Amino acid sequence: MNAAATPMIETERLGKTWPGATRPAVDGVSLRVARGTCCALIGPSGCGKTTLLRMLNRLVEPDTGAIRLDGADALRADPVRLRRGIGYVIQNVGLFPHRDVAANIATVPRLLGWKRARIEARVDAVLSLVGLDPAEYRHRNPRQLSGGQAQRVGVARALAADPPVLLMDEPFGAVDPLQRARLQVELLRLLRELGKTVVIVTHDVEEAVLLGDSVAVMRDGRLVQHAPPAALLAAPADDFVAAFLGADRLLKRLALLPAEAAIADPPPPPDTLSPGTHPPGAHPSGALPIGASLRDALAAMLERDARALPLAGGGVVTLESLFAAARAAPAAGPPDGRPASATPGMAGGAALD
Ligand SMILES: Nc1ncnc2c1ncn2[C@@H]1O[C@H](COP(=O)(O)OP(=O)(O)OP(=O)(O)O)[C@@H](O)[C@H]1O
Repeated sequence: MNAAATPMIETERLGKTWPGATRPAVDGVSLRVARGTCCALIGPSGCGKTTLLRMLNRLVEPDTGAIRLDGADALRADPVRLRRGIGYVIQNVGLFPHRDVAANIATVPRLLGWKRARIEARVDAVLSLVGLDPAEYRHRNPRQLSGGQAQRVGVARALAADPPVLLMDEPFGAVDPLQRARLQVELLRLLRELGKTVVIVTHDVEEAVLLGDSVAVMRDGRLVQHAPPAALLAAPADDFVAAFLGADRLLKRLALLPAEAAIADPPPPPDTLSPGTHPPGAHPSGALPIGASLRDALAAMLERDARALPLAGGGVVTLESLFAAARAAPAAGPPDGRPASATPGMAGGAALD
């Protein structure tokens, strides 16, 4: 198996039963996360998401099974050294309150024995990466940060030693919805740029399908489905997964598919194209702009009371073609959720279909 094909993270029948518990918190989970991709772990409260995540950096020791990171046996590694090579971001950040932002971010580089100048340059670089001006924030105390800023510092700290793997446990759980949406979009951009391999625990299906190249659904300690988001939303493995994804799962899926995925063939007759009134910012011809999703197309149809819409890039989407694309069964993807396209899991999930 060549290096590119080796999953960055791989668990094999991983299990953990907490002392005194009657059943395992994690029960025989085999999960593969491809290099440079993001796997979102979802499932009901208590299903074992955090326990599984914390076994990956050995904050929790498994009872059974194997963990391989970049092909190497993680259970034979020294756990402290292992953790220095894995970024970890948790809800409520866990910043050291008595250290300023710079000292918090410098934690792992210091432990790794980096020289002072290298650490200072790195602190500034990662602060800039997460959108905080180093001059303004470097010497702030964690108490002088908003929830969203503190969360950004938490991400900067996790990135400080440039680890290839990042584990995130509900990183935006304590942030207000507006900040949360901004942080999600920024994080998505950052992760793509840096090519990190990420496992993110969330209870929010929308967040999982936005951030994940693949989504792993857990129930009672077991992994019940692991698939690219558009595939998961189109074809949940069973009634439990379908119920967990929500009755609006096909609507959620529309946001992942580019409008081009539903070009009507043959195109409808021109007289069915009713340009209607154009919402502010719409393409002057009334066509849907390039990069729009099928959800945007549906919104524009509702807004304009139209059953068909031209696309700026050519072609026409009709209500019928949109419905068909929303329900179309995706081609079976590889089990590790590796996206088929060269651009891993860009928000336009068509690349995954
Ligand atoms: N340190 C611990 N000691 C004993 N039991 C634990 C411990 N941590 C978790 N558990 C138990 O293991 C099971 C799985 O918990 P875990 O936190 O992994 O679930 P989760 O899916 O992350 O839940 P949530 O979404 O509520 O955070 C639960 O029954 C929980 O009570």
